[in-house]
Amino acid sequence: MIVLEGVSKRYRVLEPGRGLGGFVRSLVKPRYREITALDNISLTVPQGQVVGYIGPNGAGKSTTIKIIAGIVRPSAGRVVVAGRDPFRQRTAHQLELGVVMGHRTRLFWDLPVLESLRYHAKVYRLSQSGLDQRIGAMARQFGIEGLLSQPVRQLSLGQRVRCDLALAFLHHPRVLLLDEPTIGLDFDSKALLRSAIRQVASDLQTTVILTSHDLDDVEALSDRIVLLDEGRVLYDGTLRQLRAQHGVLPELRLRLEAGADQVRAWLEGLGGVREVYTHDGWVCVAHEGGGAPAAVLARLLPQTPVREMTTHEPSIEEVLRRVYRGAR
Ligand SMILES: Nc1ncnc2c1ncn2[C@@H]1O[C@H](COP(=O)(O)OP(=O)(O)OP(=O)(O)O)[C@@H](O)[C@H]1O
Repeated sequence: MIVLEGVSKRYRVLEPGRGLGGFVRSLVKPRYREITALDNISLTVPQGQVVGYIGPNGAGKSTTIKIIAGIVRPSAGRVVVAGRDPFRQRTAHQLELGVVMGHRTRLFWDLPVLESLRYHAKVYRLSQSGLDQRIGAMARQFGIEGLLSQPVRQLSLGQRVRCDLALAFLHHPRVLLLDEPTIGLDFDSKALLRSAIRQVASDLQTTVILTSHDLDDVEALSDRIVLLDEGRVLYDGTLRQLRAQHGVLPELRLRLEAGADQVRAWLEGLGGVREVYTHDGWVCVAHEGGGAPAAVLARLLPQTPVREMTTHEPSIEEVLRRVYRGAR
């Protein structure tokens, strides 16, 4: 479990003087400016939940991650991760933490993957008995059994990231910080990796904080999303609720024999239907999900043949664009 209560972080940065004179003055009499990276953030993440932590550049994501990791001390507020203060009890905290950064590796470049896993096991004080089975189980989960004897420098990016994940999960961390885990991977590798992460996190009941600019990662992995903007929480909840709140609803799109005007009035009266409009010859029925599409079809089919039908789920990008536009 992760608890952040009223957490703020302010950085003090040196104000550079203008020109050579300003530079010299700033050495003699330095002037500082304060940057508020986090402004009164409160979050409670239960054990085993996967949270997509997203926001534009500079929103405060990395600062939060560093605070949870115990690397940075907050300027105000209370932080408890798996029952500990991550900054004050850093050593014990690190033993229960896993970190994966898609663009960096914790594996030894010139050594076989297995050596890195064994070294990691020592650092994390894992018992030697049963270690081979534990490594075998992780290797199976991430499909790296055939790579264990290869030097890391010979691996492709996708293979390397799978090995990094196996390493991060090896000590069964209670909290895993995942930063852009699928960056640079192709479509199939991303899909494989996401499903492996989900499976292992769920088996081990690992709490995962995922920061990613790849919104497909966020959608595929997260139980909950937290949107951050200028150091504040803009939204905290499920993607489904967010879609509904911002009026970006799934649509049923139909080409009908009858004209749209004939059907619009009674479609609009159906439960779960929020809006009916026509676009490019399609009758578009925005609905709240659930049984609404079935109800629409049951109502339509006896009245008029449906020539073509499709569904449109608004992408997470569409939803977020609206949210951030609304906040500014
Ligand atoms: N060590 C630091 N010293 C001074 N300012 C900092 C420091 N670290 C972060 N900041 C500032 O705090 C704010 C939040 O930065 P942070 O790195 O947490 O954002 P982010 O959401 O992770 O951004 P990105 O998506 O670009 O990585 C920014 O204005 C940044 O310039």
